[in-house]
Amino acid sequence: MSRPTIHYSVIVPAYKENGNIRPLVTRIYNALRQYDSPVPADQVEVIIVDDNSRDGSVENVQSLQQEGYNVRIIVRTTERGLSSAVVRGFQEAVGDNMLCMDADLQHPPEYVPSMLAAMSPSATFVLGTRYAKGVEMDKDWPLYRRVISSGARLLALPLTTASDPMSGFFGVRKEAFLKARNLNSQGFKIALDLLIKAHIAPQAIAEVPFSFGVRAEGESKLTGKVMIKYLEQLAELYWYKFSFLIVIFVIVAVIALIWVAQSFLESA
Ligand SMILES: Nc1nc2c(ncn2[C@@H]2O[C@H](COP(=O)(O)OP(=O)(O)O[C@H]3O[C@H](CO)[C@@H](O)[C@H](O)[C@@H]3O)[C@@H](O)[C@H]2O)c(=O)[nH]1
Repeated sequence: MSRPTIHYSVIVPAYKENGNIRPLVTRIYNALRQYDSPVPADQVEVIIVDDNSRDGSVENVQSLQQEGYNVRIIVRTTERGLSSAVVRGFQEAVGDNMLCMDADLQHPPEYVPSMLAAMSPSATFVLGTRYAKGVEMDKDWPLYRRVISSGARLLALPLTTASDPMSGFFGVRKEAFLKARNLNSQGFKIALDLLIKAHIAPQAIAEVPFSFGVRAEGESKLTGKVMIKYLEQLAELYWYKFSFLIVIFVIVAVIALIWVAQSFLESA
């Protein structure tokens, strides 16, 4: 019998996530095997992109493979970082519908079937959003993380119509991904970068509300350095999107300054 074609790829960036890998993979496939799953489990692959964690993740994935799960692990030894790990996963994906999610179970694996099914030739980007009406954040999510998340979201508002461009739970169709040039491989905000550089139109974004949980095992890698990288990325994206307006604004401001200075000198 021929093997079913893989149409869907789930990419999981992972650094020191061994404790989360087994529950993540088994819960994804359990959800896909439910009778009402809109996506058949045998058309889905899971790709873990690990940055040489050396914590038993490789052996863990091998034992899941022996149990019949379609999961593989890419171990990077010369690169580090969430965004570049996601891009690597997208490049290696077999499926045309590619989903990205965290390893730590904050993105509930039970949403994977509907997130995958939401992508189509007309909806080329699917966004798991925490900012939809009626969605509640997990009450254990710390206040400082809520403040950071809301602040970061506010700063990105002029760039996109997406309600949660900071989300790490998103999917993109391969043809849209391939349109993006010069993706930022630094930092955490790959979804925002893709939305802008792949020129995703507002009507091509399908939003799926979900409730953001708390990390199951291990620690967050979101540091002050990552936040500074985000500000750098924002500056780059503002320039990318609004360079024409920024140049016009600077020219008008300089002309206005010269005019004010001249009027001042004449009246002096
Ligand atoms: N390969 C690799 N994976 C990484 C790296 N850094 C983080 N990851 C993986 O990327 C996922 C998210 O990292 P966390 O450290 O758990 O991030 P977070 O603080 O929970 O932030 C999440 O929520 C934010 C929204 O508040 C999201 O913006 C962010 O993208 C992420 O999803 C996890 O699976 C983690 O192992 C890295 O350098 N390399």
